[in-house]
This record gives sequence, C-alpha cells and structure tokens, in this order.
Amino acid sequence: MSQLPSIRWGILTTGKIASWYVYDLVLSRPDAKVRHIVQAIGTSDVKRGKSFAQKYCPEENPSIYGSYEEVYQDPNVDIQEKNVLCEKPFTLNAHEAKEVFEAAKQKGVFIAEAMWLRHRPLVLELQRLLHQEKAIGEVFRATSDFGSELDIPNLPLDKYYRQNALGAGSLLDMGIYSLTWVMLGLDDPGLVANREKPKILASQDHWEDIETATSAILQYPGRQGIFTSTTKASGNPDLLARIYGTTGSIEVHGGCPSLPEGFTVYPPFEGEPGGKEADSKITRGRERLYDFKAPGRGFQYQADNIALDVLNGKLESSIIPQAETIRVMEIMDEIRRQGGTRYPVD
Ligand SMILES: NC(=O)C1=CN([C@@H]2O[C@H](COP(=O)(O)OP(=O)(O)OC[C@H]3O[C@@H](n4cnc5c(N)ncnc54)[C@H](OP(=O)(O)O)[C@@H]3O)[C@@H](O)[C@H]2O)C=CC1
Ligand SMILES: O=C1OC[C@@H](O)[C@H](O)[C@H]1O
Repeated sequence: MSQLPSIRWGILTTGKIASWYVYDLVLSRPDAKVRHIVQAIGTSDVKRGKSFAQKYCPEENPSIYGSYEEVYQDPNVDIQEKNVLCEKPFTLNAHEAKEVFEAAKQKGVFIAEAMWLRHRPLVLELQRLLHQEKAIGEVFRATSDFGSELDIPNLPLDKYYRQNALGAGSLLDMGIYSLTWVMLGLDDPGLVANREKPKILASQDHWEDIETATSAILQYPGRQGIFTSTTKASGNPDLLARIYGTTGSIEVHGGCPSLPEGFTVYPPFEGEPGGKEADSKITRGRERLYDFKAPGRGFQYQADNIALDVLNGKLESSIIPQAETIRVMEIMDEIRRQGGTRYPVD
C-alpha cells in the first residue's frame, strides 16, 4: 500500500504537450515522491478526450469534459481553479504574466510556470557544480541554440506556430530554453545580485510577420550569454549548451535543449592553434561525464516538485519563483522589441 501523498490533476487540452505530460505523470517509478492522479481532462472535443485518456492514462478513468470551465468547476480536482501549473511560455509578455500572478495572489492560489527544464536533477547538479563547487572557476560565458525545422509556410493556419495571437515564433517556443540555459550557466541562484536584468542586444528574422530566427546577447558585468533559436533548421544534439569558466568548460548534450541527457566537464584546452609544429593541435585533458538519462521525458520531476509545493501550502514554485518567470518574460519582451516581433497583446 502506497504511503505517498496524492494529488488530483485536471488537464486542460489534449495537444502534444498534454500527452507528453500525462505519459510521465502516470509512469510507474521507484523514485516517485507523490501519487499523481489524472482526475479530469478538459478539451474542445470530448471524443478526442476519451481516446487521449485511453492512450495515455488507461488506468486512471478521468472525467472528460467538453470545456475547460468544467474542469475548473470539478471539486475533485486539486490542480485547477485553486492551483495552476501553466505551460511555458507562461504568457505572451511580462505585462500579462504580472496580471495573472496578481489575480492568483488575490485568490490566494498557487500558480507556476511549467518550465520543466529547471526541475531536472541534471540542472540542479549542474548549478551546484557551477556555482557552489566552482568546478570550472568563474563562469564568464554561456552559449546555447535550440533549432527545430518546421515548415512554417505550409503548416495549417490553426497551429499556434502560424498565429501571432498565440505567440508564434521560435523565441517563445524554443528560444525560452536556450535563454534558460545561458541564464542557468551565468546566474548563481544563491546571489540576489545575479537576478539583475542583463543588457540585451538582439536581432530576429521573419517569414511574413512570423518570427523564424532569434539571436541575442545578454551582457552582464564581466559575463556574456549568447543564445539562438530558429524554426528554419534543427540543432545539434551533441552540444545543447556550452558554459565557459576560467578553469574549464561544460558541454550539455541530449535530444534537444528541453531534453538534456547529460553533461561533460572539461579542463581547459591546451596547445596553440596553428602552432609551430606541423601537427600541432588543440587538445584537452581528461573529461568527466555526468549521465542523467531519465525514464519517460522527465516531466515527473516537475510534477513531484509542484505537487509537494501545493501540498505544503506554498503559493509559488521554489524552483521557478514568479519573479523569475517575469524576469524571463521581460528579457523576451526586449528581444522582441529590438527584433521587431509584435503580438496583438503588446
Ligand atoms: N514543455 C514542453 O516540452 C513543451 C511545451 N509546449 C508548449 O505547450 C503549448 C501547447 O503546445 P502543443 O501541445 O505542442 O500544441 P498542440 O497544437 O499540440 O495543442 C494545443 C492544444 O491547445 C488547445 N487549444 C486551445 N485553444 C486553442 C487555439 N486557439 N488554437 C489551437 N489550440 C487550442 C487544443 O486542445 P483541445 O482541442 O483538446 O481543447 C489543442 O489541442 C505551447 O505553449 C508550447 O510552447 C509544447 C511542446 C513541448
Ligand atoms: O517546449 C517545447 O519543447 C520541445 C519542442 O519541440 C517544442 O516545440 C517546444 O514547445
């Protein structure tokens, strides 16, 4: 008999991310900290809701509702009107995020952005190595790219990739991850001073009015983050992010920046490029590999942390506090302002 605390989720939508999330939510795993129950599903199409439940949580028997409102009204759901975990990007701009947080504060309910990357054990260990152990000395630079080739002009018009009103573009969909990687590399979570807003230099490309590529530099005093995102080409899974320190560097690898599987800590490079000897090469010393392959995609870490926050009566996530969601949104607002991407809500 399980002694774990339990929580009852209401799932809004039956799209791709909802299926990924529910799949991991009900994974059977020895490290679970919470028993996650899929209590209700809200969708525009009840038939689709039923086949979604059959496919992704066949043992859960959730209530299927033809509207999101009915999920909010279901008294058996814990993660609903009272408490919300909202998919990234949390909103389309910082102004909207502040409004939502204010509304949650007025109601006294929990709300958090589902930036699941930050909940991964891999990220927590990386932050400890970087900022507590100083495994590569003082970090002075971080880079990351998230590319996923999407044929934007030929996608159906109802896809969010085609609608600026739904946040179309690579930045809010994927760049938010490469931005997060450089922030994770550069920001010591223990130092309030590192929660400052960096100076930003940014440029964006568009197809019609849909943003298709973003490049940005974040300049902090003495350290720089360089990140890119695009829907024009897929990125290199061997190098999701690179963090440079005064005594070494770290490379992150995996499926893509939202699905990291491990990282390698390298000592500094040695040798002289184009040195005197004909066979002179740049070499590097012995690396150390950290492997974090997870069962499923890894949403379970976020689910456990959020559920424990809710069960402990917190009103915001300890991993991604509301101020951090706003800081990320403000950085993306400024990138879009410089890059010329406007949404109707701006
Ligand atoms: N954390 C992660 O790894 C991932 C996060 N995401 C994020 O999740 C969000 C959704 O992405 P994804 O699941 O891929 O999208 P999908 O297009 O697969 O699904 C979106 C769902 O949203 C619902 N919906 C509500 N209003 C609208 C509308 N106006 N137009 C279209 N759909 C609508 C529909 O559900 P229904 O008909 O059932 O009501 C639809 O199935 C995005 O914000 C994306 O950035 C996406 C992929 C991975
Ligand atoms: O959040 C995400 O992560 C994975 C990507 O493929 C997807 O487009 C994005 O929304």
